[in-house]
Amino acid sequence: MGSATEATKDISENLLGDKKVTVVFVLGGPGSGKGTQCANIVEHYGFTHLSAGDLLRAEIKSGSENGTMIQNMIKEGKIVPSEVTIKLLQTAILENGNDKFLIDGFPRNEENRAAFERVTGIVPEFVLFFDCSEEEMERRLLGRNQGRVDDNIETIKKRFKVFVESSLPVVEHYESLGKVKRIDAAKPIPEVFEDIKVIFSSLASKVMKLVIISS
Ligand SMILES: Nc1ncnc2c1ncn2[C@@H]1O[C@H](COP(=O)(O)OP(=O)(O)O)[C@@H](O)[C@H]1O
Ligand SMILES: Nc1ccn([C@@H]2O[C@H](COP(=O)(O)OP(=O)(O)O)[C@@H](O)[C@H]2O)c(=O)n1
Ligand SMILES: [Mg+2]
Repeated sequence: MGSATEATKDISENLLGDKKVTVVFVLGGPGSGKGTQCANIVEHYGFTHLSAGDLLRAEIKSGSENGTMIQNMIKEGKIVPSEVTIKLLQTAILENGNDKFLIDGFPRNEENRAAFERVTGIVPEFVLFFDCSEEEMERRLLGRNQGRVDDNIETIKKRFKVFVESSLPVVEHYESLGKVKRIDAAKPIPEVFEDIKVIFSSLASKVMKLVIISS
């Protein structure tokens, strides 16, 4: 086991080996614009975008043994067991040469959050939270047109319920740690990105590496 330095003393043993990463969690309701703005952040600030939903959809397509279970959960707007999603995120982080990641749509409940911290030892630099009304999110989801099985009004209502009951408490947890940067996501796309730029530009000027202790 490596020795903890001043900068790493609160990072526990983890399954990432000695890879050092900076992680920003991107959270917000379905349709709040997370994926759209992550693409902008990648382009301007050199992060790699990992969307938990995209990873789960790719897992379905790959013909994995978990595919049917994941598909059913997404169709119902339910949250897939943490071990499945964390494994996908962990593999994506390890396979990527970058050390800066936007993790979009994760953690979506308390179990996601606690298990990820326990398994990877990663503590987010901050949480970018997209604040948007359900009315606006519903409008966007119904117009998204990506052929998703969950962008129908019945599943959307279930996803909103899960968001309020399971995902908002995660945001509140990070709020209590002073880690949430809240964005008014109801504005037009370029204006939302202007607000995001202020946050990432100040981040870029800080030393912000997380050092992971290897065993
Ligand atoms: N600020 C915005 N104003 C209007 N439409 C938006 C905005 N941001 C994203 N959209 C559109 O809304 C839909 C959902 O956006 P997306 O980025 O997929 O959200 P999320 O990943 O949070 O579900 C997409 O069709 C996208 O083009
Ligand atoms: N951490 C996560 C993220 C997504 N998911 C599943 O994937 C679905 C789509 O997630 P997404 O992040 O692509 O959805 P949007 O918020 O981008 O619309 C969710 O409704 C869940 O069913 C999950 O189970 N666990
Ligand atoms: Mg998305």
